Amino acid sequence: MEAEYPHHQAGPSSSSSSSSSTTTLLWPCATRRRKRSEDCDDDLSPASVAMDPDADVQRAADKLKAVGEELGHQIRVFSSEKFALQPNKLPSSDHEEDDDFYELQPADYFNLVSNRMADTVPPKKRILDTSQDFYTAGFVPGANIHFSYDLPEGSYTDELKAGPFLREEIQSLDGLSLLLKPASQPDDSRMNSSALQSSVPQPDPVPTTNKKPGKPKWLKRGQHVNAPAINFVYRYQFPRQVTGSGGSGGIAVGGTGHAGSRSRAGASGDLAKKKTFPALYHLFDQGFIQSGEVHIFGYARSNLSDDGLRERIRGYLKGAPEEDLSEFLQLIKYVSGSYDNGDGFGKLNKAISEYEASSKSESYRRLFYLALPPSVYPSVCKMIRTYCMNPSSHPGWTRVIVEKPFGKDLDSAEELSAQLGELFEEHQLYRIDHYLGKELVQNLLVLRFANRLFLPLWNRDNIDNIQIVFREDFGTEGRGGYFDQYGIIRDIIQNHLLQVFCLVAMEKPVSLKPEHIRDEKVKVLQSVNPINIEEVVLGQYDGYKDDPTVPDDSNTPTFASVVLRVHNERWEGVPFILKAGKALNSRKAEVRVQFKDVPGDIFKCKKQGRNEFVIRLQPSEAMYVKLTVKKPGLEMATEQSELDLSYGMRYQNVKIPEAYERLILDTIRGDQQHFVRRDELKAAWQIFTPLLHDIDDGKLKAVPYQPGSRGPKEADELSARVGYVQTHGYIWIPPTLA
Ligand SMILES: NC(=O)C1=CN([C@@H]2O[C@H](COP(=O)(O)OP(=O)(O)OC[C@H]3O[C@@H](n4cnc5c(N)ncnc54)[C@H](OP(=O)(O)O)[C@@H]3O)[C@@H](O)[C@H]2O)C=CC1
Ligand SMILES: O=C1O[C@H](COP(=O)(O)O)[C@@H](O)[C@H](O)[C@H]1O
Repeated sequence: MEAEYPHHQAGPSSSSSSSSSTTTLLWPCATRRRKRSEDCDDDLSPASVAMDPDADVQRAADKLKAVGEELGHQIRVFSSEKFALQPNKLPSSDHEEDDDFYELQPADYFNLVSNRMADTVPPKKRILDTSQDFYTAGFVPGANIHFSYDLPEGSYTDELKAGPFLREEIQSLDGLSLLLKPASQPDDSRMNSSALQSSVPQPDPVPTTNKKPGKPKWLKRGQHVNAPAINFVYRYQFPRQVTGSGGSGGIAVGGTGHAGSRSRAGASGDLAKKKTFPALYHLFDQGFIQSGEVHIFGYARSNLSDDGLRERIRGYLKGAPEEDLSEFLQLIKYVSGSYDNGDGFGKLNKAISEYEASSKSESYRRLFYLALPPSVYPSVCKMIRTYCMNPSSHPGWTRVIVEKPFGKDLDSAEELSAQLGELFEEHQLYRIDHYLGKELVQNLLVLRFANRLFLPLWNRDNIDNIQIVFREDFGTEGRGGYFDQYGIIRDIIQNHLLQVFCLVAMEKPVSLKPEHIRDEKVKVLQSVNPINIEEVVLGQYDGYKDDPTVPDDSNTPTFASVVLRVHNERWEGVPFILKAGKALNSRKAEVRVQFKDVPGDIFKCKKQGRNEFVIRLQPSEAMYVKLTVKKPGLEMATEQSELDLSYGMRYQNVKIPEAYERLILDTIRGDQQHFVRRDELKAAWQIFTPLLHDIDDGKLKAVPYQPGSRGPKEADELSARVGYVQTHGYIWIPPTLA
């Protein structure tokens, strides 16, 4: 969008809780953007700036100096000064700023001087891709969004005056409404306000959804540069409803987050309290879940009051503003009952129905999240089907999220699928794998198929081996009883790592439709050869069996390295090493694509290591390419360095959402792309079931390893045997600003 509409910028959005500040931001074309906030004691409002810009610049400089000293590094703001000399000139779209300083953006500056956390003030956004809708562009429903763009003087045709300008697909968003007429005065002191007043087209005060936008013909690449400009600002309200309009949603979460009387301290309701409720809170906080539109019901056997559950959840939302938190907690009710008889589910249905009736909504949407042990899925699903479905008298839907593990092997998974399949259609079932909600996992398809760079390289001709690695630096910690029945292959490899494998190895889908993507995943899974047990290493950390819930003779692996081989034209001969372990020396998950050696290597770079493309899924999300470069200096020597895209550096101020947040939102929107389809699940179990049965039968033994180590040395030996060359003397250090 920048190239085509270079000054078209969207201002920050505000959630419901901060709607009082919605009149404050005006971001015109120039780099001089100002923000006034009710809770900021430094008045940086356009008005005050306009009155004495020099004093303001000085004041800002003083502030920056102080902040720079506090942070311990130099900070430079690319201020409007160089443009202020040429009042009506704008930076060209291909303008490149030098990057040897951290560019402190006005939003950062505001955060710093107002002592607010970076993520409490949403960053400004420049929409680069106008085919995106607001959700994709990352805006918050309910937000007021300020658009600004510049018109060259003398170009105010009738067509332009017929604004407001907004792309048709954006205007067609349900409920999008124009709030205000354009800014009555410019927020940039360089502008002549009377000229602006007279030339601003008056927008239609009614919602603009049916209006054809006038597309300014002069807005072509390059034409804007150096054009005298007048700034136009429109404010729109982004619709709050998450799906459709006029509906109400109920989200029922199984599991209480209750440690109570259970003997496995810390294990009970683990997922609900640590992930599900916090994810719901974050969705609420960002405006995706609204009071009056969504209600949340906790359901489990434990005897709890509404307040009892709320207090428990509160403990996992430390740091949330009290006002927001109280409002969120009031959305939650608790219903107690068993998982296999109708009394409890009848009560749950009554509670949901009462809420729906009181909301007077046109459509009812019921989402059930089974944060429960898989053993109770069939009975719970049956109860939901019998007692809790969305009444047919109302439009809407019923959807069910089921957690992994989906079965223990091929047969049990198929049995579970058949049981659930009798109760729900595939489109109602959301088999969640939270790795599919991680930012860098979601990036894999974009990376592979939107970059010409990778297309010719991504195959057996260039790639020697690929590792997909998960490491945790803690053990099973109170989940030993659960874990011992499953082991690391069922807990991590068969689902999380295999999903990542699919995205790395699959062919290009026909389109981004969920079914097209999932079709390709199934195909690549079906192309995996049977696992060769010579290419498997299992480990168990010393001390694992000290957990009283773990049998003394357990052979359950807490570590495994498994080589997958794909029998197709692209990957024949390339080993995919899937490795996962608990109680290791670090916590990280990554994909490591190692390229082949350079043929006819005149620099002898082989000694220093191969090219590797590493996608760090977590923590410190990043992508980096290990390269051999000339060592700077007089000598012709080479060394390993890297091209590094570290998200913390590149996307400062962008809060990466939690996987569960995204996936719950996807479910509400009905998008199954990041969920596991039944045939995908079957193909995944087909790969691992023979190996799992061998382990269960004791034919393969787990070798002991020290907690805090890299895992069994046999795993490194296996990697080396299948072709991985470890780079010695090189370590990637996530960059920091300091
Ligand atoms: N915890 C995690 O990090 C992750 C968990 N998962 C999956 O999410 C689901 C829930 O996990 P988690 O929260 O750890 O599970 P828990 O063992 O903590 O159980 C959740 C709730 O289920 C009820 N419950 C526990 N045991 C039984 C039982 N034997 N029979 C009937 N009800 C029982 C308890 O509520 P009450 O007694 O009040 O009825 C408990 O609060 C599981 O499928 C798990 O595999 C997936 C990814 C990560
Ligand atoms: O599904 C699971 O995932 C977690 C690890 O999740 P992450 O998002 O922190 O990487 C793991 O600890 C747990 O054993 C497993 O069940």
